[in-house]
Amino acid sequence: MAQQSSHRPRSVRGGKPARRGKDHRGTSASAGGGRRAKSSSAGSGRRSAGSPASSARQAVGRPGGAASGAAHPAGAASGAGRSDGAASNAAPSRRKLKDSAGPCPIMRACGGCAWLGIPYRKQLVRKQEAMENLFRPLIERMGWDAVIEATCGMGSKAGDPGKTPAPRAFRYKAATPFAPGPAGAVRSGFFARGTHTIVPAPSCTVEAPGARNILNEVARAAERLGIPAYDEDARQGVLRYAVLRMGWRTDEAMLTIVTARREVPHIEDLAHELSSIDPRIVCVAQNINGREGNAILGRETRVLWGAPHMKDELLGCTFAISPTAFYQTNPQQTEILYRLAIEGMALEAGDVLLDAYCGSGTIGLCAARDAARAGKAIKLIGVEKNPAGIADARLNAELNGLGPDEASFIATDATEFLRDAARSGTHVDVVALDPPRAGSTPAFLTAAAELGPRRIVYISCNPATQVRDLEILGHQGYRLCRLTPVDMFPHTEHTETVAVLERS
Ligand SMILES: C[S@@+](CC[C@H](N)C(=O)[O-])C[C@H]1O[C@@H](n2cnc3c(N)ncnc32)[C@H](O)[C@@H]1O
Repeated sequence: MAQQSSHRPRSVRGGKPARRGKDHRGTSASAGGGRRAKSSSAGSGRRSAGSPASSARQAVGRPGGAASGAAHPAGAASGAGRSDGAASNAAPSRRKLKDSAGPCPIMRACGGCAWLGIPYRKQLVRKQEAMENLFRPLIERMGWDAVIEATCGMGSKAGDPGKTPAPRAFRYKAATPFAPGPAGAVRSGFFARGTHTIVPAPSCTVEAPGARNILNEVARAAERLGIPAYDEDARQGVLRYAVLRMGWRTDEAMLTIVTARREVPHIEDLAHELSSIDPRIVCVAQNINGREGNAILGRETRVLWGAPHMKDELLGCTFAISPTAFYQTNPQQTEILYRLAIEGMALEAGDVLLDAYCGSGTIGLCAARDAARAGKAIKLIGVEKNPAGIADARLNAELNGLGPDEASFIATDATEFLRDAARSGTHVDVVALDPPRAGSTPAFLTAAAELGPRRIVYISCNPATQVRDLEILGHQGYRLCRLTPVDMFPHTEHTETVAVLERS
């Protein structure tokens, strides 16, 4: 079992989770840093956008997430309070939506942290029970001798005795929707659940320190320049969302504004103003999304100011992240998740590791670097359908000292790649997969088993689809040895899992 990460985020994000007020990815459990000089490098690259997500909950936790009517962190585009003092701002709904007490003043209206009022120790126990209820029947049906480990929470595990401080400030990706107010005002905040009504949020206790303020400042800059917010109901206006990603072990941040059309008045001035909000910002990008619906990101992205990506670090590796590539939201827990996956791979010198649904290449590259450090160099193949993720993954291999013979990345559909690999008899020792919430496909799983890897490590953000996929692998000659839940999204019902399977 992996230990809780001993690394601590730098400066303001360190040690005990910060005492501030209150994200996503997974499944339903029930089924400041320091200041630095701004980068002066310019970039103007284009990137393809992330894919739409099915719900607002995916918006922030998953790339290309959705927003509308969403709850926040776990949920949607989050946002901020109004930027000016107009009295009519959200006036009718605000009073109704406001919570009067509790760990977060907008907890009920926002709805992103539905479990915020439950002691963290109890949250972990609930998640553990949900995972037992979900996986135990399959384990018994298949006759597997598998262990369900204790859920790895932030700072403690399910069942640990004593008090467990409630996690705060763990979310390093945040977003806001915008909506028009009176007299050119631009509102920001979270969409109240199921509506396009903005709940103003001056701060958010689960987000990285300073994140919410940066998002609120985007609204202020738009007001100063007279750039109108987008009205989701009337389908008019320009500025729809802003998405912020902050580095955990770096003092870098990346701000992406999402606009309903490409042409935006005063866009250069806006980019300049946004780059000045916080010295950590190294990239300001524009994504264009004119489509109806609650997907935050559209297909076209261009860098307006700064570098084409920001950097962060995980498990001693450096990662470049571009505006629409997938990168995990809760970095502290990501290290635990990845460590568990790497342990489950049990790599040997010379192994071929296939990292499917690899995003920016992070899991495979951490594993390859880890193996190389232990004197067991491996060969890594990564597969991901988002070309922006693959471009990042190739750069990330270079950044971490892995040449093209040691790590190669292919931008394609994972199922197609696996089918071709099985047909051509590609040699693979270990398969790692980390699919989106819908899980993998029967064709992928069958082809993976045909490749005959010694181990399969399945990382899931939706155990309900994972349990279905594990049964398919079970019928293809693999047995589950160990399943470890990881709490990536405290205060929500979501749980991630790492399943380790061996060839029977
Ligand atoms: C949960 S993310 C995991 C990313 C990466 N493993 C990580 O930890 O950062 C799932 C990834 O699968 C990618 N994806 C979704 N459907 C895919 C498909 N059919 N083929 C390949 N990649 C896909 C998404 O673009 C996303 O990057």
